[in-house]
Amino acid sequence: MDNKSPLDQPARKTQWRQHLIEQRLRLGDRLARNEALQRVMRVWLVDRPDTAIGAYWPIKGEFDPLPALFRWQEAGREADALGASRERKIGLPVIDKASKTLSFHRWYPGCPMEEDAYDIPKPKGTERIAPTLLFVPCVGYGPGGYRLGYGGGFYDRTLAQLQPRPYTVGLAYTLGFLPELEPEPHDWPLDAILNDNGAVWPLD
Ligand SMILES: Nc1nc2c(c(=O)[nH]1)N(C=O)[C@@H](CNc1ccc(C(=O)N[C@@H](CCC(=O)O)C(=O)O)cc1)CN2
Ligand SMILES: Nc1ncnc2c1ncn2[C@@H]1O[C@H](COP(=O)(O)OP(=O)(O)OP(=O)(O)O)[C@@H](O)[C@H]1O
Repeated sequence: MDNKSPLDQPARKTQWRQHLIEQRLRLGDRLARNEALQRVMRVWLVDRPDTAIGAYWPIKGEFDPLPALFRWQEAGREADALGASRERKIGLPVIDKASKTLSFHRWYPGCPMEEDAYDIPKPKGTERIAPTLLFVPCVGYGPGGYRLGYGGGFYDRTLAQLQPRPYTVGLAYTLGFLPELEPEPHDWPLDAILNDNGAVWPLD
């Protein structure tokens, strides 16, 4: 038998997850990479028309998208003073246990929080919002805009149901690139992927 006996895709995903989360937690130059990705996000957002954006509260060494989003929200307030755009809202995921999908609820700095079933802080008692753009945390990402998450399938299930479908943007560190990641039938490709080097999907 071939001693490189191929693991099936779900088994490889489990190995990649474990390896990438460990590497991410040990990331030596996190501060510099964080700053680079915050900048990439802010520049990328300038051309977007959205007024409601969904993001996430970082866990397990994930990149923190909230400082850049808070600045995006404040920049909207300045435009408002000049009589321009509408209020900008940021939402964080709340798990619906029965359907195993996510809804997005309003968050602002200092917002009252409580822990969800995975001990991730979620907004407590704030309004539900309908994001037109979702920043999606990636453990890894592959060719074609495919994403590796923690294996709960929450984003895939949520995106299969949301009408209209929001624009999805993966956020990852460069180290998360998996050239051999192959989509499974339930996987949705992301519309864009940003990492600490810039916008890396779609290819131009
Ligand atoms: N920051 C953040 N918030 C998020 C997500 C995310 O990926 N990142 N989610 C995106 O979906 C949802 C939560 N999904 C999660 C799914 C699994 C695990 C987790 O820790 N799983 C176990 C393994 C469970 C198993 O294999 O059965 C683990 O990794 O130890 C955590 C969050 C909503 N909030
Ligand atoms: N649209 C869907 N309907 C029903 N089940 C789904 C759907 N999408 C995904 N799943 C289930 O979720 C499981 C986990 O999927 P996958 O390994 O792609 O998770 P992930 O995208 O890495 O995790 P997460 O989104 O939680 O970060 C799959 O085995 C699949 O059975």
